[in-house]
Amino acid sequence: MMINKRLISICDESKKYMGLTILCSWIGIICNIIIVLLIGQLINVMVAGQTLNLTSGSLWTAMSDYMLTKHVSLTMGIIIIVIALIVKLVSHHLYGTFSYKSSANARATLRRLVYEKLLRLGMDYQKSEKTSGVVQLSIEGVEQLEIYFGKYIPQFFYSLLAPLTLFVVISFISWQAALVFMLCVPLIPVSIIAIMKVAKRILKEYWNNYANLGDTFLENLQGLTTLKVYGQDDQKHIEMNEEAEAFRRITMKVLSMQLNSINIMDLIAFGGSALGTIVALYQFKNGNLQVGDLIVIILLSSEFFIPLRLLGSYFHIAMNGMAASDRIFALLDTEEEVVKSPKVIPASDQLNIKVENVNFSYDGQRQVLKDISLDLTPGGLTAIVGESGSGKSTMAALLLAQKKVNHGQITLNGVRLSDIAPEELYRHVSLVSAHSHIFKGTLRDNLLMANPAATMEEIEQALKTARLYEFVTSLPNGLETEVAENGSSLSGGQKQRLALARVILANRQAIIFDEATSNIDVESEEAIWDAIYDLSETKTIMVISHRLSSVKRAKMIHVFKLGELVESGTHEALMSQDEVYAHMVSEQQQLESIREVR
Ligand SMILES: Nc1ncnc2c1ncn2[C@@H]1O[C@H](COP(=O)(O)OP(=O)(O)OP(=O)(O)O)[C@@H](O)[C@H]1O
Repeated sequence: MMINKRLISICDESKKYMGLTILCSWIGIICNIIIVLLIGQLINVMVAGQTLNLTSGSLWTAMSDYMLTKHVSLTMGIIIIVIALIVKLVSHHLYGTFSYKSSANARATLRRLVYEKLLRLGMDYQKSEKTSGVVQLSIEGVEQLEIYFGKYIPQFFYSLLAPLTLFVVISFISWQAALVFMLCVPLIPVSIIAIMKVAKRILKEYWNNYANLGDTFLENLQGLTTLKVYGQDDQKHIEMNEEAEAFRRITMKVLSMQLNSINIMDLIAFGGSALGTIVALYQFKNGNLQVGDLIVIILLSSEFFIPLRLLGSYFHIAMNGMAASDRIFALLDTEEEVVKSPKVIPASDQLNIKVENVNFSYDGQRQVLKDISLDLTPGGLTAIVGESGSGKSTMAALLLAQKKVNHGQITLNGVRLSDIAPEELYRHVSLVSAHSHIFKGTLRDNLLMANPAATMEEIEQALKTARLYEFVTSLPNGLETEVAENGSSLSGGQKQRLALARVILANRQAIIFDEATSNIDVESEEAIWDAIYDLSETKTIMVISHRLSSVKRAKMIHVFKLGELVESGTHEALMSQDEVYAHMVSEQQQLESIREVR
């Protein structure tokens, strides 16, 4: 029950610490038993009439002569009690240490596994989880499992071990009372299982409500400006209040379920303890039990039930842990697309990319790309243009192996893309998109991530090519200037030029620019286009752009329409053809002249 073998076997290191945690708890109860037995025996001998003989000498000798059992004197008894108390204290302290180590180990192992899996999956992780889900899983989910490893599992085994140990000890005093205790113990797990059945349903509802509330909150927060602009914030406020109220209700339900379950377990624990004590009292009344033994049974009776009772109060943690582990395993089990016998791209000054009769569909039904064939070579720019939704970004995704072609093939210097491992591909091909990520850190950090060994000259050259050199040198801290998360302290144009400088430093043979100049200032846009044309002299460059005027100088323009490659040629050739491209150009010119008049 609530023990996931796979989970435990994954966190192998934790096993050792869990074992030690259980051992510490068990040593603690052994110490308790020893102390209680000695006190019980002292009461027995006192009731039997043994007194301290202080007349013959010192208190120490009197105590040493006062025999609790055949071999144990009062002095020895006190020393044993003190030692037992110290051992108990030490084991309690060690319990905390081992419990922490076990959970810290589990946390580190699980986070590492999730992280490594995400790296191997690359873009494919979205098959099994949304980005927010992955974040939630690797932080909250793993934390749930931390408690599962550090507290629940050790408690689970300890709550089996403790009643067995006590049963053995008490059966030497009164097997009847021991038997009654032992028979009552399983009632707690039985009640836990019964409660769990109800709890599962309530907890599922609780997590759904929790996730929905979180999603709504995040969405409304991110879209707050839009909501304000359209005057929808009040309506959303009301909707969120309703969701929050639903969440409050289900939370109260969970809390009352937990309280009720604790009450039921208390009833069983105290009831069982009382029942065993009644049996012992009855034996005492009949003269079959000494008063000291009766006290031993009364004092130890609660210990019988406390571990299981505590386990019961951990069960909701275990349930959350189980739910989290299911999701972690779903992620870990996601199939990876491994390249079986990876090939390397033959070294050459040029990288020639060939796209041959490529078809692609996201859902297996609607063809997004149909029979596309094109060549990408250095010595000038290759551009892909087309209406929105015509499949341009999908083409880029296929070239970067983020998606697999359904039919046809893509080759790099003659090697099929499907035979190239991702690391090998990214050593040759890079991407600059409209949303290039700039990380928190210094400008230098962001640049060096592309090439940690880059020299100062190379960095300066890259900045100059990206038309960013003047800006960086004008900053008081230059390259050491701190950038906020996602480059939010930079303008859109500066961010894109930084991304461009980074890709130049990376010095890949091919670069794909996917709308790299959209939504940025004219100055940055021109600077980036100049840099792209410069790069295209020696590198294989493909650009996707809405701005047709920017691709005029391209050596080859491919025009996409509804997933098909409908025209190819230079700007002049396509203009004289006077078809799709020429119409797009004139439409764009009209739009731009209207904007200018306004
Ligand atoms: N992840 C996806 N799942 C399903 N369909 C998708 C997905 N991404 C894109 N599509 C669909 O594929 C088609 C081509 O999209 P794509 O993004 O390649 O077009 P695009 O030419 O780059 O458009 P835009 O210029 O607006 O960026 C569109 O019809 C789009 O709805």
